[in-house]
Amino acid sequence: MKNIIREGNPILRARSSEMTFPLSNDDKQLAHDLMEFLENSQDEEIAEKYHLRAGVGLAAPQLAISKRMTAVLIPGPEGEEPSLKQVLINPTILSQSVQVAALSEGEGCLSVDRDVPGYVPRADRITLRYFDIEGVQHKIRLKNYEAIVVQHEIDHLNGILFFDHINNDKPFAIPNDAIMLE
Ligand SMILES: O=CN(O)C[C@@H](CC1CCCC1)C(=O)N1NCCC[C@H]1C(=O)Nc1ccccn1
Ligand code: NI
Repeated sequence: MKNIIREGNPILRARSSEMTFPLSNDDKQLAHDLMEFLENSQDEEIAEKYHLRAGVGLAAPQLAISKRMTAVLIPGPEGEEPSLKQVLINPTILSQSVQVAALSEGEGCLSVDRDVPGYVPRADRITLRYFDIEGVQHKIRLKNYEAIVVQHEIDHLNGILFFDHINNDKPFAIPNDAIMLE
């Protein structure tokens, strides 16, 4: 199982480097490793065996690789296809809503071994551009939980951690028209 680095490691605070195409075999392996980790972490037996915390996203810097690649695996309803399963390379948010959303439970991070209470305000909707492992460019619109997850991952590529967005004086302060997501 890949080793996830924890806060305190300076790699988590670095801006990671753009990737170039065609991807090297190592970079293609990295894409598979990121997605494989998420799949394993969401498999109860494997997660139990390897003591994995289930995750819906993982960014290359969390494996100490400072490259602009992240995998997201957001489960769909029980027994259905995932609602989002994608390796995002050189992801860019082209535009985002003024409308703010936040997870009502706050956020955590597989690289942060502590609870940091507070709301993490993010855009409720984003237009995302990314490249897939073949180098094909995609533009997709995401909203609500999917948008939150992808923003959390892109933050990792820019050395930002979720608690950087929490208001230190008033951690549960949030715009009154913010959408609170369960
Ligand atoms: O950068 C990426 N990370 O740090 C992994 C994070 C990414 C999410 C945190 C908030 C938005 C994206 C992650 O997934 N978690 N954070 C810590 C422990 C819980 C776990 C989680 O939410 N798990 C989950 C949720 C639904 C279904 C299955 N598993
Ligand atoms: Ni994280």
